[in-house]
Amino acid sequence: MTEEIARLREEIDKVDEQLVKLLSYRLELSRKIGKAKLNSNVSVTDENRETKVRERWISNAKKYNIPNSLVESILPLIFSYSKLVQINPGEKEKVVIYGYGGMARSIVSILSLAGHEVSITGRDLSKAEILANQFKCVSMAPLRAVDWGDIIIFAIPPNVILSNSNELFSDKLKGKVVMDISSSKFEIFKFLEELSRKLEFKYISTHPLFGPIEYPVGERIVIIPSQTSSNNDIIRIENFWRKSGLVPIITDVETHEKAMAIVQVLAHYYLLGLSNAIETLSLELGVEYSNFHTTNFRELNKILKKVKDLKNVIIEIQKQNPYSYKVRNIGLEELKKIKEELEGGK
Ligand SMILES: O=C(O)C(=O)C[C@]1(C(=O)O)C=C[C@@H](O)C=C1
Repeated sequence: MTEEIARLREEIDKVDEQLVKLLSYRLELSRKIGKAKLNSNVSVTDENRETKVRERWISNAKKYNIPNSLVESILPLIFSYSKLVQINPGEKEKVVIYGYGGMARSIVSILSLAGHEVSITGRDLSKAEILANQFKCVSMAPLRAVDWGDIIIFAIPPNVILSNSNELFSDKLKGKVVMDISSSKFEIFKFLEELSRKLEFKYISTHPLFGPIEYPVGERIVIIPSQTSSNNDIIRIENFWRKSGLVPIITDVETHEKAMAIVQVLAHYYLLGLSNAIETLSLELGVEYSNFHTTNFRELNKILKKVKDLKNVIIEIQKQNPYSYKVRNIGLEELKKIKEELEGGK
């Protein structure tokens, strides 16, 4: 490395620190605006103000020769975090997260930032404790946690819920709100609804429409009411997620499964096929293509990598969704039609 590069990198390090410091200061100002808004009953989002801020950024970008696309990618993120620090959940809930995997982590990050009291539990308490320490919350043994919390979220795979239900669910859940986060509701919904009748807990099914990301601000979460959750429970939980920075979508099991047939089952089926076809074709043609990635292919590759990493979950969704068979048939038919169209019936 030349001396010049080393010196310029030092400069960059200083600039980066200034950027972070300024971001922190901006968030601090936003937090203060949030408090003032709360006192005067003004809502957090002010679209007129956001438009003005955006215009100012764009004109500054022009002045300092920065592409608009940079503003378009940074500013929405700044707004989301700015609004997140203004979030005052009003009623702070006592939430128990059962599980310490990627999705548990994602949910814990946003709930603790929004100011809820969060306790993490699970079979392996040392893992629960590691996650708790990362987000300044606590860990508790399962029975104690369930006793303590008002909202219990099972962030574990549906097959684990189904095969360990005796251990996981007890009459200590009576009167509490219980949520699962499974992607496929076909089997688990009926099972937990039945159990909630027996053990008298309020079951509300959810499906976060995002992967295991930290601080999923502004992402969507599906809410599916059951026969054991009242209108008031649903309003409470809708507010709980909204005020924690997510966008709730209320629906029923049937609609959810149909929508997931398109956005998950069909999309994953093609992506898995594409991933395999790329490897097969690369062997067949004897070409190493990694130096030839186009911009689109690079983006696609990121998605294919995620699909490969989550292959177990994806296969589980294919197995569980009641429309999978139909989806795959239509998927294949459409590929055939395109082939015929391209080859003119040859
Ligand atoms: O100006 C405000 O009212 C703010 O809350 C700050 C801010 C911002 O980050 O610039 C955030 C949210 C609003 O929608 C508009 C602007």
